Amino acid sequence: MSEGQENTAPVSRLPRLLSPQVKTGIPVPSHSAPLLSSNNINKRKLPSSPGIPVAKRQASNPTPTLGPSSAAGLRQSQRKPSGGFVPTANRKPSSALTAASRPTSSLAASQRRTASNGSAASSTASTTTARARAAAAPTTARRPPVATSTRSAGNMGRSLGPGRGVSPGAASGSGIGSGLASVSQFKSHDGRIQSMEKTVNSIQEMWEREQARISSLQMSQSDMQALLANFRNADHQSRRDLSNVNEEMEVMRAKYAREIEDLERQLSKRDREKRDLEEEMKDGREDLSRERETVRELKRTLAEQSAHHLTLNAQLAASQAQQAALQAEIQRATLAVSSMKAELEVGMQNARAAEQKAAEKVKAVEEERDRKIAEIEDELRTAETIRRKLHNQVQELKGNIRVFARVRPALAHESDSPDALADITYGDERTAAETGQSQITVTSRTESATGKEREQAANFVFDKIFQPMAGQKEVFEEISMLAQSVLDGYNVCIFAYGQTGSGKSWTMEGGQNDKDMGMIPRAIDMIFTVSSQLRDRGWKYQMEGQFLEVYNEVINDLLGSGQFDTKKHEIKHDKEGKMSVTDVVSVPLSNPRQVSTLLDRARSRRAVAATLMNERSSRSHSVFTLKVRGVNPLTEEKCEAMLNLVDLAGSERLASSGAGENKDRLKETININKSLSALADVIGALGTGQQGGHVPYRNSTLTRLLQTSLSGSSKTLMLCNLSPLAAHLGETLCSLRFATKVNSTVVGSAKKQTVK
Ligand SMILES: Nc1ncnc2c1ncn2[C@@H]1O[C@H](COP(=O)(O)OP(=O)(O)OP(=O)(O)O)[C@@H](O)[C@H]1O
Repeated sequence: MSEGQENTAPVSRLPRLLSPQVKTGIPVPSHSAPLLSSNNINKRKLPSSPGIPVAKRQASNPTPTLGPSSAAGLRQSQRKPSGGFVPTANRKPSSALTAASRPTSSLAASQRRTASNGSAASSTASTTTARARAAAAPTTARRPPVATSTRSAGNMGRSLGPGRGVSPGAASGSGIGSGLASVSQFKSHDGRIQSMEKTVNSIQEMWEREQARISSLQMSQSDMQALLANFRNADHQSRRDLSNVNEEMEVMRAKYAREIEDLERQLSKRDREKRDLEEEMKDGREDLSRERETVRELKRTLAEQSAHHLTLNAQLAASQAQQAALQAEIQRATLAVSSMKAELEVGMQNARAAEQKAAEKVKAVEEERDRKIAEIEDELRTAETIRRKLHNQVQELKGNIRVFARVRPALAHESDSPDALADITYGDERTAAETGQSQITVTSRTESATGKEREQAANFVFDKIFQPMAGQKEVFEEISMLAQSVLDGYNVCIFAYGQTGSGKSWTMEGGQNDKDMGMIPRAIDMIFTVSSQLRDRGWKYQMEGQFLEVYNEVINDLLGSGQFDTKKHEIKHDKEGKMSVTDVVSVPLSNPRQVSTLLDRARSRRAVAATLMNERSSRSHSVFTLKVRGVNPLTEEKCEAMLNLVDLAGSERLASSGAGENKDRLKETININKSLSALADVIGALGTGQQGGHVPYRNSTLTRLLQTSLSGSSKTLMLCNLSPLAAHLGETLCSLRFATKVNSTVVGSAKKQTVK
């Protein structure tokens, strides 16, 4: 078998080497078979000799009947056998016995090394020894007793120990004695011989046992040597196997290292996956907790709903019980109702009869009421007509041109010095209320040529004089009846006259808040209010407004959208004598709020014009016209009238106008004066009272524009605005004189403007 083959199967080869088929001539004891069984070899344990423990025991524990002296005697008798009682066969192996005694000691050492493994073999060795003893025993028993010589007996006796041999003193005494003594001595020797024989026999047995043991040990030694060789081979093979195993282990280690790396990589990958999974699990847990929260919420809601459901069920049950009770009640009530119905039917018949009577009565009462209402309405209409007539008569009595004077308060920056204010006094108010005439006195002081101060007081009487503290409301109360006349169908013209800064614009337009509202917005407010009241009496009104400016004798539309002074507006009169201005914007008015929008628009256009042509608001006349058209289907009355609210240009004289060399200013002032003197001429002509006489309306644009309102059929009010300042005293006196002239004019009676 080659070495390579041995390497491939090192372990499986061991039992074959020790198997019985490879005997090398060394007898293998039958009891060695169990020791060298393949199982023991495979476990790679050192095989133990079965004979060694027995031999050790026998070597260390010789037969107790033999002491050292008997052993010596035995060796002596073996060298010189006597008497022939020792079998030849037993003598032959003496040398072998000596030789066998040597390995016994060497074996004892090996047996001590393998003593631990000899326990199993000892039983087998005991069996072998017993078998040898059994074989020797019949031989001894069959041998007849042999007489031994005295010498041999003596040798024997010497060879025996002192305890077991015959005392030498006693033997010498018996040879010399008598026959009896000899007989007894003989017997004694015979006994001793027998004893010796027994001893020899036992020694022989022992020897045989020793022989068997030696042969057994020899066989064991051979076995051991073979085993040793086998072990060496096995060891060699094991070393080769070990190196192969080491190589395999290296390969395995490398392989496992790679696998470990792979596993570590997989592990890190798994770690990442694990982390991802943990993240997902965390998210999932959060989702789950949210879901759980939702579920808890739903459960809570469900519980609440269940409780609510239970409550509702309880309420339902209660309601059902109540319903049942009510149904019973209804049944009872139905019965009661049916009986009541019968009663009611009777009652109804009675009631119908009574109702019929009552209806007849009501009808009679209603007819009576309608008749009375009609009578009252007739009376009311008559009264209204009378009121209008009376109102008109009052206006006529007051004069169709009436004049009010108004002194504005001194402004904050004007009243610093007491000398700044003019000396203006007013008549008694109570007397004024009684007489309907108010007086104003303006005292002027002038120096005479001699240097004397001359005081001159000028008294003026007008329909009404408003002192500086009079507010807008108080002024309007006096003119509201005039404004109302518009709805009655009378043309009305209210114009503010006075020098620049005397308060004309303030009086006509006023301030922004309600308290300071001027005559224009107040008049319109009132007209709308009264028109809505007259609606109950059948009157329906339509109103529209226009706002014009006369500057340097040219008409501008303050509500227009084009540029100022570019459009030419002409005053035209139709066949019926109605006046109109061409190409001007006339805004339909349905509520008073529209008027403030309209005034704002006019103001802004004037402001734009002012930036283009310097301050001109005081250098132009502004005319707001409200056209009112009314119809009363009940009375079949119709009316159409105009309210003109005029803010005249500053009336100051040329000298005090500050025009100087300024040609534009000069032209403005000339035009203003021209228009104002034309106005005075018109009023003067109207005041002559000449029916059909010439009235110079055409002398100025202003008088042509106001022609309708200034005619005898109109009601006219002039508000003469006055400055309280001493510096303006001259202009104040001029304005008062002009106002007095107008006030003294009697312009016929106003005519109601009816429409066919
Ligand atoms: N009754 C009044 N109460 C308080 N302030 C007034 C009154 N009348 C006029 N004023 C103030 O006096 C100043 C001049 O008034 P306003 O502009 O009305 O004069 P005007 O005659 O219209 O001047 P112009 O001809 O330049 O337009 C304004 O600041 C105005 O607010």
